Amino acid sequence: MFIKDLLKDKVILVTGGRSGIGYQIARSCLLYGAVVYITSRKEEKLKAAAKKLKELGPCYAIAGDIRAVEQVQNVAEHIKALSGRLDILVNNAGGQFPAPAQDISPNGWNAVINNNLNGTWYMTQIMAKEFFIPQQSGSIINIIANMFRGFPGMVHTGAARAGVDNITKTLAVEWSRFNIRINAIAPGIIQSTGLEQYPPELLKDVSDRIPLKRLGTTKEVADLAVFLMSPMANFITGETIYIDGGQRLWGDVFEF
Ligand SMILES: CCCCC/C=C/C(=O)SCCNC(=O)CCNC(=O)[C@H](O)C(C)(C)COP(=O)(O)OP(=O)(O)OC[C@H]1O[C@@H](n2cnc3c(N)ncnc32)[C@H](O)[C@@H]1OP(=O)(O)O
Ligand SMILES: NC(=O)C1=CN([C@@H]2O[C@H](COP(=O)(O)OP(=O)(O)OC[C@H]3O[C@@H](n4cnc5c(N)ncnc54)[C@H](OP(=O)(O)O)[C@@H]3O)[C@@H](O)[C@H]2O)C=CC1
Repeated sequence: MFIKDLLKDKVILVTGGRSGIGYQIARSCLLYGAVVYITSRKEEKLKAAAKKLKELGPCYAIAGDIRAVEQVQNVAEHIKALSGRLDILVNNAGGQFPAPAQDISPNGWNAVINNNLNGTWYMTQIMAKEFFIPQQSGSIINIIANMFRGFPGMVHTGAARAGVDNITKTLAVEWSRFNIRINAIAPGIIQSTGLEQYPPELLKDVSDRIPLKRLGTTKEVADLAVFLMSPMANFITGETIYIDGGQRLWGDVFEF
């Protein structure tokens, strides 16, 4: 797709890199020559993913919860000790659960906000302070979700992802002085491990509700991430790109 050495020797951290979209992004980064770190909570599964990815290039696993500041700091310290720098951060870790807004408990609301907004923020601020600002260069890619017309059926994640969308715009301006670019990718429905969290009845006939009449692939999301982190996108910052087969413009995401 792109030239072979597009990301040669770039040091890249992919959160949630053990599965689904994050795994595919990590895989693509390795194929284009990068050194890749992956992080997530479930250590055994994370290590197994890193072992497989190592067949393609240098890949390291550091377990951690993006919601815990001290664990995020620990990830930064490991990268510093091993590579001495970080060039690109992909904030991919996240998740939520479908529920009618009136039924979401305070704890459920906080769990989703913590995961998708606060966790992304801790990662972003810590990696910027430890690496990107001192280096005077860096690129951040936030994986959010299609909340173009709100997110009926998942109000908590809609609110959290809209927060990250705004962080993306704000920091693109505020941190331009440090030569940091920051962009977001908003996937529609992607055929990925993440969908296993959803009841099959919710996903029934879902392709019919997407103008392009199919789900996206993790490879398509990874290709977009590689483009945004590469020199081809050097003049793009503060942008959110939807990759959703046109779904943001038409119909309902799912029955709710
Ligand atoms: C048509 C489909 C469109 C799809 C578009 C988007 C797709 C994707 O994003 S795919 C990626 C999906 N992957 C995930 O969602 C995985 C990660 N998700 C989670 O881990 C959970 O959803 C989480 C974020 C809530 C996990 O947080 P955690 O702190 O581990 O949660 P707890 O188990 O401690 O529960 C806290 C709180 O939340 C309530 N809760 C959790 N799950 C559900 C649920 N399925 N339904 C209702 N409520 C849930 C839980 O009950 C707790 O609240 P209290 O009971 O009041 O204590
Ligand atoms: N698939 C889809 O259709 C869509 C996905 N998205 C978003 O894209 C991202 C990737 O989704 P997908 O690959 O499908 O889903 P997965 O559930 O496969 O991936 C989520 C990853 O995030 C990690 N993770 C979750 N919470 C935390 C945490 N607190 N700290 C560290 N790691 C965490 C998980 O690992 P572990 O359990 O080991 O922590 C897992 O590797 C998510 O943010 C998702 O919400 C958005 C729109 C659509």
